[in-house]
Amino acid sequence: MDAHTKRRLPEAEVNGLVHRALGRRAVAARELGAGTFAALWRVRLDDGREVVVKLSPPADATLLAYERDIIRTEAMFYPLAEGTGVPQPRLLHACLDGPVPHLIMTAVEGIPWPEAAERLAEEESRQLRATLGQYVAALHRVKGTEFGYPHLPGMRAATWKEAFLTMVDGLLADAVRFDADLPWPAGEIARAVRAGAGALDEVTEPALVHFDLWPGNILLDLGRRPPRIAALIDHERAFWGDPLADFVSLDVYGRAEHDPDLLRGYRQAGGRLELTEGALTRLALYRTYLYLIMIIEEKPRGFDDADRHDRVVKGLLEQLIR
Ligand SMILES: Nc1ncnc2c1ncn2[C@@H]1O[C@H](COP(=O)(O)OP(=O)(O)OP(=O)(O)O)[C@@H](O)[C@H]1O
Repeated sequence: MDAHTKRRLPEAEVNGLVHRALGRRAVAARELGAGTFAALWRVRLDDGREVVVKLSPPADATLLAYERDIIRTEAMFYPLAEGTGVPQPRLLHACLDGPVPHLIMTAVEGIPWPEAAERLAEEESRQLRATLGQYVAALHRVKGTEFGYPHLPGMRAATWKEAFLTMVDGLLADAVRFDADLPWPAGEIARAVRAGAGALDEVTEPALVHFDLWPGNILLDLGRRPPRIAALIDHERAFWGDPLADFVSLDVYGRAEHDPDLLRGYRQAGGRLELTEGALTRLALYRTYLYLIMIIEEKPRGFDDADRHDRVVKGLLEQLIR
């Protein structure tokens, strides 16, 4: 699956970026196949280190509004998470301006959780879920001063309700622009979201929300027993908002807020989650938001329907806003 948003850059140019940034020559480089948005390269340096280069989409790529300059949020996330104890790649270099904005980070020795899942004993999976819960709670302790997307002044606000509604409206405008195949007209979705928006006022402090913590973005180290989480990666979709929103991305098709192991770790590390009526409404709003992204990004990325869980996502969205 090769998205239109992936920048095509010859190997020699990727190696040139690395050399200019780190002063080392590349002895081997290969593009990583995974990832559906950014182009990533794994590069071995002449001092033996391995790094990953993440390239922003080309300047003329067709993007959703919130994806513009999104590399800035990923660059911002690394230092914010640094003091939390959450494992992540080390950011070695961030070039946010110029013709090829990119990040260079350490390569993590680990495999994405879905590829590792079959090799885990049930008790190991449960312990890893609890540890993940602890890490998520640690991220949520990082607080901001405004709500919304760090990289987009137009999608930030002093209240969570205002920021979230602006984020939703941005997506719905994208849907109209790309003629996305929504299950309901955009105006009706906007009305349904506003009908539940009162619950957003319960959120008064902007927390760091990763919002892309599906298992593919969690790398596991199976080289030791018990296995451990080697890194959380792919921080670009983060925003300042309601910690509850991360429970949506943790299990896109399920209900992470009912996962006893995840919750045990989350609460042990000081995270608070109570499924009050307001919390359930907020979860439905965040699920709606995530499903909208999944439906609307299809066209600009150049995927065809069969590639993704289009119909499933539409069905889920319909259930939420019916
Ligand atoms: N620092 C790293 N070390 C090792 N592997 C990495 C690293 N960063 C990324 N990868 C690999 O590259 C893949 C894609 O990276 P990433 O998730 O950042 O890209 P993306 O295009 O933003 O993804 P998505 O499709 O989730 O938006 C990861 O699933 C992982 O396998």
